[in-house]
Amino acid sequence: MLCYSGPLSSTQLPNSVSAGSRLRVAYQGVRGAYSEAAAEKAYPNCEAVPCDQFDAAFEAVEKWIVDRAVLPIENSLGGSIHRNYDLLLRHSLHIVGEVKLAVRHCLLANHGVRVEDLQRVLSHPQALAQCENTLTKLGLSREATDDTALAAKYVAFNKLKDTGAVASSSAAKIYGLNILAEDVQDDCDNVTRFLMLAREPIIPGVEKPFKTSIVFSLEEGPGVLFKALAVFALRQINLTKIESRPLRNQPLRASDDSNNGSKYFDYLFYVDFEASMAEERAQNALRHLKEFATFLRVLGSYPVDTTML
Ligand SMILES: O=C(O)C(=O)Cc1ccccc1
Repeated sequence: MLCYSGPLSSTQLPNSVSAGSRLRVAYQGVRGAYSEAAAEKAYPNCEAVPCDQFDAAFEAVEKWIVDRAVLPIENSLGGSIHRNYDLLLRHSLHIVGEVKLAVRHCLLANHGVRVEDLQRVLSHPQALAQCENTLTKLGLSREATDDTALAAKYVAFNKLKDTGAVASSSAAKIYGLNILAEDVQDDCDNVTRFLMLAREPIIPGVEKPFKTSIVFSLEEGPGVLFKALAVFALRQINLTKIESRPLRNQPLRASDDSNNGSKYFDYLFYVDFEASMAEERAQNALRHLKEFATFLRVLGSYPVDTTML
């Protein structure tokens, strides 16, 4: 059995893994991070493997160190986690599922520390943004950490008296912190959607609701995005998400009309739609889209998370 003294980093990944009966699932963060809870919800009884960065979680799957990765992709308050959209494209893993997690932030501090003693608070930027109103009311300055549980760990290990952390109640338990306040997020409907990633795709079915995630790019021109979205509308396929990201390697392209002289940004469009790739209407929609898309990749076709939060 391999033992890790800390989270995996992309430069220190071991090359082999011993066989174990439990599924090994990489997540970004340290113990007590929401991503760990998401990994355990996605794969009950798994061995959740902490990674220091998102890249390391992708690489851990690619190098067979773990079996799956579970990564946050969007949040009901903060929106998309753009870094993970970019990584989905740069790596060749497949989306094999999604899991939604209700996120309930707590304000944590060392025992004996009162709210009035706090000057600043540490947490993941998304968590800080989700607690904006509460933290402003308390007059606390904010500092970002790689994940919420790392903030809790740092406050505990350094026995800080003037610094709190925004993290989960399980992080409080793990690092021996006191919960000063519960549910400090500005909106009680705080849900994060995580993707389950694997080296191989799953075979799409029709026996339960499926969703498909794709990424594509288009020629520049009037109405092209309208035309792209019409391939779904024409077949009564509902879209649940659309996200655009600039194409990094060739961000600017001159207009074909040289008199005009304008330059355009090229974009990638990430779309989630409510259909399985086993359905003919989904296959037809993508065949239609391919006729004019300059690039198209299916990231995965997977069961919708319909569990109650
Ligand atoms: O920092 C964590 O604990 C994470 O897993 C990322 C995150 C941050 C804020 C809300 C949901 C997930």
